[in-house]
Amino acid sequence: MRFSLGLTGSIGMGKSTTAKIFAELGCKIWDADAAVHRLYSLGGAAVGPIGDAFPTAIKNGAVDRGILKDLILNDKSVLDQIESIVHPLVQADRQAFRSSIKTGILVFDIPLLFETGSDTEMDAVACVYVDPKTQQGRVLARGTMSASQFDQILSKQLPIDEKLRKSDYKIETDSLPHARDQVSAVLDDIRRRMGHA
Ligand SMILES: CC(C)(COP(=O)(O)OP(=O)(O)OC[C@H]1O[C@@H](n2cnc3c(N)ncnc32)[C@H](O)[C@@H]1O)[C@@H](O)C(=O)NCCC(=O)NCCS
Ligand SMILES: Nc1ncnc2c1ncn2[C@@H]1O[C@H](COP(=O)(O)OP(=O)(O)OP(=O)(O)O)[C@@H](O)[C@H]1O
Repeated sequence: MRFSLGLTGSIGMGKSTTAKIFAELGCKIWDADAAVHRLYSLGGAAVGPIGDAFPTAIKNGAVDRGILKDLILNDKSVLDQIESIVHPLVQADRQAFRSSIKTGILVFDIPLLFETGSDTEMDAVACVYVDPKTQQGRVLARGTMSASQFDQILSKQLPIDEKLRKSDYKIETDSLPHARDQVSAVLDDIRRRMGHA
């Protein structure tokens, strides 16, 4: 039997870190941001169409994220155009993963799970959260986004309270031990549900 768990949350709230904990506990992970990285890299399926729309964003045969972020900051419509190119490719990647695995607990790490309606493909959804100050501090500490780029991305996402309201499980990412305990409890509950199915 297979169980699909959507894992979401706002930018920098701890999706990837929590996904790693699910992986350590035996789940198979599919990561939307990682799929975008593959699609943007040399030979990736997004390089051609992104290059047609934004020729300056291609460097050495790959999509340059720094240039893309500057283009997005200068023109709000750019991110919508990128999404219309990238999201169908990401969805195809996800379907290929799903159809290649027939049993076990599959975790889909998808920042825009609710925004894209992908929650309807899941058996349950877990949402990670942390207080907004910690969130901003963590994202800016990575040094890959300015405060205005962070605000712009955040404004494209459903507010965290709404994501939490729509989710079956909530995982607070204030510390690693606390997150691990909550992931274990989520998996106990899913295994119980699978046992009853
Ligand atoms: C905006 C870009 C250039 C930022 O690249 P960067 O390497 O700095 O960040 P990364 O890709 O790791 O994303 C970090 C986080 O930003 C948020 N985010 C990314 N894209 C979007 C978006 N279109 N809308 C809202 N939030 C987004 C997510 O929370 C994501 O986890 C990049 O994310 C991108 O090209 N996004 C468009 C594709 C997309 O929609 N990806 C989301 C997963 S399908
Ligand atoms: N449970 C936790 N305890 C302490 N720090 C954490 C925890 N979870 C995540 N972090 C820290 O928060 C930062 C962001 O985490 P992570 O990259 O997992 O978030 P994300 O939601 O995947 O980010 P993005 O939306 O940008 O892809 C990292 O520096 C990570 O070490």
